[in-house]
Amino acid sequence: MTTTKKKIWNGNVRDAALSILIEINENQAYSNLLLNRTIKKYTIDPKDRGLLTELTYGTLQHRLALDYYLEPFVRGKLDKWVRELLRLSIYQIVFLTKIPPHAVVHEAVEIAKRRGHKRIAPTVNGILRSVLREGVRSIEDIKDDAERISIETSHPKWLIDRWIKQFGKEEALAMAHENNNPARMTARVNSLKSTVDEAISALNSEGIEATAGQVVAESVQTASGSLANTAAFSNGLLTIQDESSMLPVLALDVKPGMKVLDMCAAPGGKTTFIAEKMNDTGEIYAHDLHDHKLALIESNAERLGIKSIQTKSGDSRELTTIYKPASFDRILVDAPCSGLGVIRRKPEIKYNKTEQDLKNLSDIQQQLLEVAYQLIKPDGIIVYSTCTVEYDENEGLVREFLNTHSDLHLTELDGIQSNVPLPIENNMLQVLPQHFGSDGFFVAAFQKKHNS
Ligand SMILES: C[S@@+](CC[C@H](N)C(=O)[O-])C[C@H]1O[C@@H](n2cnc3c(N)ncnc32)[C@H](O)[C@@H]1O
Repeated sequence: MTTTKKKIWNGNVRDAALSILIEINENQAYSNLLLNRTIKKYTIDPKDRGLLTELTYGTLQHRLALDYYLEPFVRGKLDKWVRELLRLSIYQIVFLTKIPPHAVVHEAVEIAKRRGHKRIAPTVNGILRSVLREGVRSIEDIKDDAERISIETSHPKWLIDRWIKQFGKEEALAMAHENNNPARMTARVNSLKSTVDEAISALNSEGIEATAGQVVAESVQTASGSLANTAAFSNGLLTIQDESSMLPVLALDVKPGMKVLDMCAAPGGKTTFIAEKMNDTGEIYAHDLHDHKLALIESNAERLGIKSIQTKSGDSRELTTIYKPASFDRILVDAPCSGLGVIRRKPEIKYNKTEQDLKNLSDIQQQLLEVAYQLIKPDGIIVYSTCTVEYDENEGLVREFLNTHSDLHLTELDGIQSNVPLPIENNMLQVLPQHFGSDGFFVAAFQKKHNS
């Protein structure tokens, strides 16, 4: 990812949304990070913040549908930024009924005048006025199911084809639609400092409405307001985390005093939960490839008042050179993955990933698991998790690993106690975003036979 040096905020919400969208498309910026950074850097007020978020995410989430609407009105080639401005404008015209369409056109023309040479503004004006006059074409007219779902939900067709094959047409459609909904705001309560009820009271006293989470006993959820700006957060009562992301740690079933390895740990969302579950006792080794990311784990641990975590950088595929075989009671492999379960938070993922990327990832995932296999004690538990919904990175990979490691079996995921029934089949948990509005996640727990 590159970081922009350009000034994004000039007091105009649409202009800022356009700058962010251009950064995402042209420089592979991450939407959530860039948006949050912009809001923080320029202390954008809550009203503008809401609209900026809506415009940026909406335009990005619906890109393919917006292009489908736009195409009949375009003659010749458009500069990338002009296309992005037209997408942003058509998003407001088609999806945001509260904004008067003529105001949208006026704003777009003003932005075009400020940003482009003098022929651009009339082009933008002409296209948008034609859209208003003639209306946009119907997606219902697309005959092919996969192609229609692809345009309707703005997911590339190769991905929809894969999901239809894997989950069936209805689930693929439901998942693609859910990916265009805003993510729920949830957090994990730090049991070292607070109970869930105390954390809810603390948030209420700061004007944030919070309730217990739906899935995990340690979680809370909120409807609005920024948790990161609360005293409850800075005092270490909370970690902002999706409920699905808490499940791998429950599956790990840690006990106080254990020796635990987290092989892909940064930014430490799961490592710190492990420490909380172990009452900050025992030894927890948190590794990550990227040195600079270790600071995130360390600052999270400090904020939460956790002392039992030691961080180390380096490629975890080489950990057998540091640790002796069979040295850990528990190992978490929260593997690098395609991230197709978190499209709601990072919509650009669906446009940037290719089928080849998925193949490359399963190699590294296997190699990480192989190291965990060497380092786990007999009867110890290895949890493998990803935030994706791809068979090849999840169930397919687990089955292949079991086939080549006959002394391993899958445990029953008994550690996961949930308030709602979970989609566990054959001891593997595959949460899809539409199940309970959380991230898509996969969890499986391996155990090595004692005599191996
Ligand atoms: C899914 S994220 C981990 C999220 C983390 N467990 C949490 O809950 O906060 C995957 C992490 O794996 C790290 N990673 C990628 N390849 C790695 C490797 N070969 N060895 C160690 N870490 C690696 C990435 O830097 C990234 O931080």
